[in-house]
Amino acid sequence: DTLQQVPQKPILADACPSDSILHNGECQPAILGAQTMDNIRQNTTITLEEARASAQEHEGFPWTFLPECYSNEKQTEPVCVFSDQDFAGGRGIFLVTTTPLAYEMLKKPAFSQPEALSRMNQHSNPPFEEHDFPGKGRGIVANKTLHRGDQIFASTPLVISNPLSYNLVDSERLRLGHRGVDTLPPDTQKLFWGLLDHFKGDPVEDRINTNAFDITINKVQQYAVMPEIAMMNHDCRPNAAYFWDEDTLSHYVHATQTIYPGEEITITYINNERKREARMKNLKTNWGFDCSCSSCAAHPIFAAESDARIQAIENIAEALNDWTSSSTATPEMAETMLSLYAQERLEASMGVAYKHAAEVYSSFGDRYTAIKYAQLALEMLHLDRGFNDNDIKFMLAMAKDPEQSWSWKKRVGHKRFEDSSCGHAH
Ligand SMILES: C[S@@+](CC[C@H](N)C(=O)[O-])C[C@H]1O[C@@H](n2cnc3c(N)ncnc32)[C@H](O)[C@@H]1O
Repeated sequence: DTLQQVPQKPILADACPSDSILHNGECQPAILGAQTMDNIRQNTTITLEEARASAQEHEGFPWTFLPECYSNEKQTEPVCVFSDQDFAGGRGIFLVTTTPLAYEMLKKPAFSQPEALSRMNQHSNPPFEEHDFPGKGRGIVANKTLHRGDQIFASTPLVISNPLSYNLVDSERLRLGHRGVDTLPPDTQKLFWGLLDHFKGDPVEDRINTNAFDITINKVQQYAVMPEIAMMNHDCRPNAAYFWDEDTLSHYVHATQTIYPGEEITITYINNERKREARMKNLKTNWGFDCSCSSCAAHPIFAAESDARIQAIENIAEALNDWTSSSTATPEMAETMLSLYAQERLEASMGVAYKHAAEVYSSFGDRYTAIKYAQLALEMLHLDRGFNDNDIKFMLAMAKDPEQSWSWKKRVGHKRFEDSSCGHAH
């Protein structure tokens, strides 16, 4: 209730003339009529129904409601809540962001070609069921065998929020969040309110903080909440991986290994090629929970063995990344690295190890082993990084023709050491 009494600050004031809107840093013809723009300028907080009516008055206006915005000395570019109830076949979405970025998002196929989302949000016959796990809350469990590469979800976010909103005063930022949730279609609001509120603060912001994933749109980091992936718990040795696709504004989750019925399907919230203490600290600091996954909970002796393998992976990576003439890198090192990844149950992150292997074999002129590992890298990097990753493009080229790769025969003639352990001399 108190939130609704917060007066709205002037927005877009002096930014552009009344018949235009700030877009891409420039004043462009307003899709809004001058009268509506005046309403915003005059500091009026209008009801949702008024905001809907105002939006409908303007043919072709892309949002279901007239956006509500706030700015201040610290955040001169207004941050607004933009909502589209028709997004993704009626699931709806709201964006808490600046006008230029919101209009950049509108240009993406997700908004401009609704058929681009025909494969998304199809959850009628899921390969999993929800289950309660003591100490972790809800999670999802496979109800059929999933194979590496099988899709588990492809979901659109309910909200995409720009970190710039933290420049607003708390009451205004929170008001935008609440307004956004109120603009979602009723069934989607239920999905939002069903999310976990781990920190017990403001109910909207808390649900966003507990469940949001970092994503990037036009190189700008944002937070996005997908209610399906939000049911997945963290595991330092997960059996599934996710990626964000900017074109469809969608989050994909795939199995990265065979998952049998009854097994929990997990993802990682962090970089897992770190030692246990660092992983646990990251989860506590950034996600606010004490990790109880099997590798966090392992006996100290086993945890120390695991940490030693992580250290060995790090040492080998350093040696393989050395492209100088004094490099000690050998294909055997890459084989040991692959074995360490498998032993650590880091299948979900194995793409990077396969890439190392492809490169080192290429550097010694071994065409077919380079191709073999480039193909393996491609599959795993796709599942973990999505469609547009640079390493993927590089591995595609390598799989086609290693001889054209920059690494081809780079190390031919280098001394090949017998010792294939993590033997990088410091
Ligand atoms: C995105 S939600 C995951 C679904 C959540 N369990 C639920 O009931 O809605 C993230 C929250 O789940 C819990 N969680 C996830 N993975 C965990 C783990 N490995 N150990 C302990 N708690 C975990 C934490 O409370 C965390 O804040």
